[in-house]
Amino acid sequence: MAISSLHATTSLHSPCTTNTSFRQNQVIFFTTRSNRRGSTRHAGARTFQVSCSADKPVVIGLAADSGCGKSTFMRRLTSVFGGAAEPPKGGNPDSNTLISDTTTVICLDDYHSLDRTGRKEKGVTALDPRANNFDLMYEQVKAIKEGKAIDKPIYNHVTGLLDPPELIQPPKIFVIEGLHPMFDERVRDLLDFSIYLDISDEVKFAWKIQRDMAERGHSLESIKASIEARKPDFDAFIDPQKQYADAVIEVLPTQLIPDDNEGKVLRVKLIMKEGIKNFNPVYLFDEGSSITWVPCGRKLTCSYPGIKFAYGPDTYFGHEVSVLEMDGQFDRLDELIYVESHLSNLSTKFYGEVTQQMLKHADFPGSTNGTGLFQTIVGLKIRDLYEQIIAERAGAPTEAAKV
Ligand SMILES: Nc1ncnc2c1ncn2[C@@H]1O[C@H](COP(=O)(O)OP(=O)(O)OP(=O)(O)O)[C@@H](O)[C@H]1O
Ligand SMILES: O=C(CO)[C@H](O)[C@H](O)COP(=O)(O)O
Repeated sequence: MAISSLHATTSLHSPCTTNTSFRQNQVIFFTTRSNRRGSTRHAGARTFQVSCSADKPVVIGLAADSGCGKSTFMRRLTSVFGGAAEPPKGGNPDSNTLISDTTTVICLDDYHSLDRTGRKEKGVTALDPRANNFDLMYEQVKAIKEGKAIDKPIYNHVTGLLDPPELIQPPKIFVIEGLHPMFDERVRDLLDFSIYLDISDEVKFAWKIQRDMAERGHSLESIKASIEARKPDFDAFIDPQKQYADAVIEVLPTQLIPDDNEGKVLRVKLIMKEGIKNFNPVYLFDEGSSITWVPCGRKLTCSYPGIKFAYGPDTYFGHEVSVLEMDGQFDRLDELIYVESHLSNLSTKFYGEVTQQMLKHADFPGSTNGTGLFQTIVGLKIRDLYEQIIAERAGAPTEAAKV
């Protein structure tokens, strides 16, 4: 692998406030420019920077298989912080990065070390660790966490090639989303909070058909074949990451309709680890009790098959967890306030904030069921976690921490 270009840049990118001192950051990176087809194109980035200790990014990991709702979740998360998320201005139009005032979301597909042809030639899928550069991923996430800018590669999903890198500045909240945020122990240890979207095979299949047939013109056979081809690697490399997640959103077929095979009504579980710093699990009615609740009646309109909530303690991969579950779907989103008023530890800033967020994005997939509700709740918990970390660094307790 020949290094054909070695260059250095000097930058003054710092998230420091005026009362913190910083020294000039120096970034030196190198790229390889070997044949783009089927070969590794970028070798890595070396960052030699010194930055201030204040306002370093909080790093969040979001893992899921492709087509399992990561983008939708990210849109909900960035909306909680306010402002729209957009690709880097004036950059590669096929960039996978989304930047808003507070958050920068990068897609870990950008750390594919083999492009589409390369994977085909070697007979590996994108889920296989051999198709990904974990050393570079670790180096760059670490650099961002230390407040340093990085030159991150871009995997172009349109061409299937690795494009020239893009400059990423350290944001307040840095989200790494994709197939492997918790796979490599070094990367995992850098995460301040991690989420896994666990979509059952039946539901994944229904969503894939809906998107890839309706929107991308794929045939039913090709969708089935692609899911089957990915399954062994998914089971080996992606699924095991859920044991490390601080919160898991598990999406299953409904239990309210016997033998349902339509996959439209969903049973969704929010599995929240106990004992995670700056994260207090949400609860229904009474913390630590086991409860089932059918809210349908005078205050919540429910058509067939109705709605059922459940809450209680459990264990998950040997960890103590609290599990909140919702089966069924809402008829009227404005009535969600009734459900919200029975949930506690939501980390909202005002009464009704969950309902407001859900109404704001009523057109997003999953808005009438537990996927949208729990994604919104996790978004609020991440905002709270961020605020607590920042307050801790500044040495002052937050309102939430005081209560
Ligand atoms: N909560 C949901 N309810 C119903 N359908 C959903 C839900 N979330 C996602 N989908 C379906 O899955 C598709 C993919 O969602 P999204 O783009 O958010 O996933 P992704 O993980 O970012 O996908 P990719 O990695 O392929 O870009 C949507 O277009 C929609 O059809
Ligand atoms: O699992 C995936 C994550 O998004 C993709 O399939 C992988 O990134 C390869 O992308 P493409 O199919 O565009 O070559």
